[in-house]
Amino acid sequence: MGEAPAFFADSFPSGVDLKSKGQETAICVGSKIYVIGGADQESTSVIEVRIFDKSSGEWINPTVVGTKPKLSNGHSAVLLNGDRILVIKVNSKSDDCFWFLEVGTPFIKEQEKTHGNEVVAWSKGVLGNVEKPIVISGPSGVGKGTLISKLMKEFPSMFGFSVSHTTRAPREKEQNGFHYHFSDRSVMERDIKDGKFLEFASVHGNLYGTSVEAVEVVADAGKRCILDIDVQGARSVRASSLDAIFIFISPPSFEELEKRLRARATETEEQIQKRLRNARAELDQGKSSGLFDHILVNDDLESCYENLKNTLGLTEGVKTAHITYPELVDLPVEHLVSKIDQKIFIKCGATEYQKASDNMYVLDLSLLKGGAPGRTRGLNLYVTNPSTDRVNGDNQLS
Ligand SMILES: Nc1ncnc2c1ncn2[C@@H]1O[C@H](COP(=O)(O)OP(=O)(O)OP(=O)(O)O)[C@@H](O)[C@H]1O
Ligand SMILES: Nc1nc2c(ncn2[C@@H]2O[C@H](COP(=O)(O)O)[C@@H](O)[C@H]2O)c(=O)[nH]1
Repeated sequence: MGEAPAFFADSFPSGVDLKSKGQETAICVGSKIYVIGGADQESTSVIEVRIFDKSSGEWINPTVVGTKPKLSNGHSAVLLNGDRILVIKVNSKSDDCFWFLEVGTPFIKEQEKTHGNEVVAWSKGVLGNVEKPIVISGPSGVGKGTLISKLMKEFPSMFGFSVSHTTRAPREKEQNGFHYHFSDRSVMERDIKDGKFLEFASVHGNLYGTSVEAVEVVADAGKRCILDIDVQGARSVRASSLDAIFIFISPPSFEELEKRLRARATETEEQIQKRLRNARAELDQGKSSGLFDHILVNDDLESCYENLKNTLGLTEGVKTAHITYPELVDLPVEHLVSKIDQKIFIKCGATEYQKASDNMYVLDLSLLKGGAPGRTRGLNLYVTNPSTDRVNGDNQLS
């Protein structure tokens, strides 16, 4: 569906037949045609992707990374920047309506090197100007967890914690799924190989990692994600598509760090020694690598917490700054999609339901952030009526 760039009849190679009524769309990117929605098995319940290579005249089954969107009654597809395709599902909830199929982003190029095969990656679009995720690092015992707990307690609807996986044993009061996902090393290693992790590292002799899902769950809840990870993990996240803010927490002195670690009484003497050895390296890297946007000294807890809030722009009275979006994007199968600059105009057509109004959805992509292997954030959606509303000068549909 949609007037936006499927390919033209005269460039449509023989043998590429699409299912009608928006069930399948085709988008031409260079010498490749991405057919979205079709599947070999008729019984499939997710949107599949296949690629027709115009130069060889052959079909390619790409490696598909990320959660695939569930099939709907139809969809439109629009090419953005030549490297990702926006897929708009008809009659869907707004948290399931907009999907991005990445076909040539840096993430895809990196994945293709690993897989040695054509790769495409799905990334779900999340409405709202959710602020950048926050990565908090610092040596063991410095007080990262304490500061994060205070933040989550004061701003429960604003922040969500990325629950990491670890192979270390749970401490007495730790709950599986809340503090960590406690995992077998073999399972975690397999999942890392399968691309399920945004980052991972060997820390103090155990494996720790942030799964893509851990971050997605928070984004889906419309919350700002907080990651408590070590410096190696922070470096990996910096290199990923997760556009985050990086904060390093430093102790007032090494002696105070040791005192806190011992007072916490959660580690054996041997483990404490290991954590303290690693702390020296982490402190060097944290302070000098330029990796971190902010370095906060956790001397007095309350002062450090105030500094953290200031760093995050949390002044008095900022508790919930949520814009609400329509729960359902009731897009009929017959609709028209156009792209002008960074805006996508979705005209609903003249179905029985739409006759009374001439409403149009406008999806503003100018603040787009993130992408595969996580969510694509920063989508703004609003409804307008071109016959009664003035639609911002240049962006008027002709
Ligand atoms: N500013 C502070 N002054 C004194 N004690 C503190 C301060 N901040 C945190 N603590 C205490 O220090 C101990 C370690 O804090 P916490 O567990 O939050 O550290 P962490 O950085 O999350 O450690 P890890 O990386 O091992 O998870 C806790 O007992 C906590 O109560
Ligand atoms: N690279 C990652 N580091 C992580 C992750 N989750 C936690 N951590 C770091 O591990 C140490 C030790 O934590 P502890 O709970 O055993 O005391 C600490 O520095 C955490 O920041 C992760 O997913 N990735």
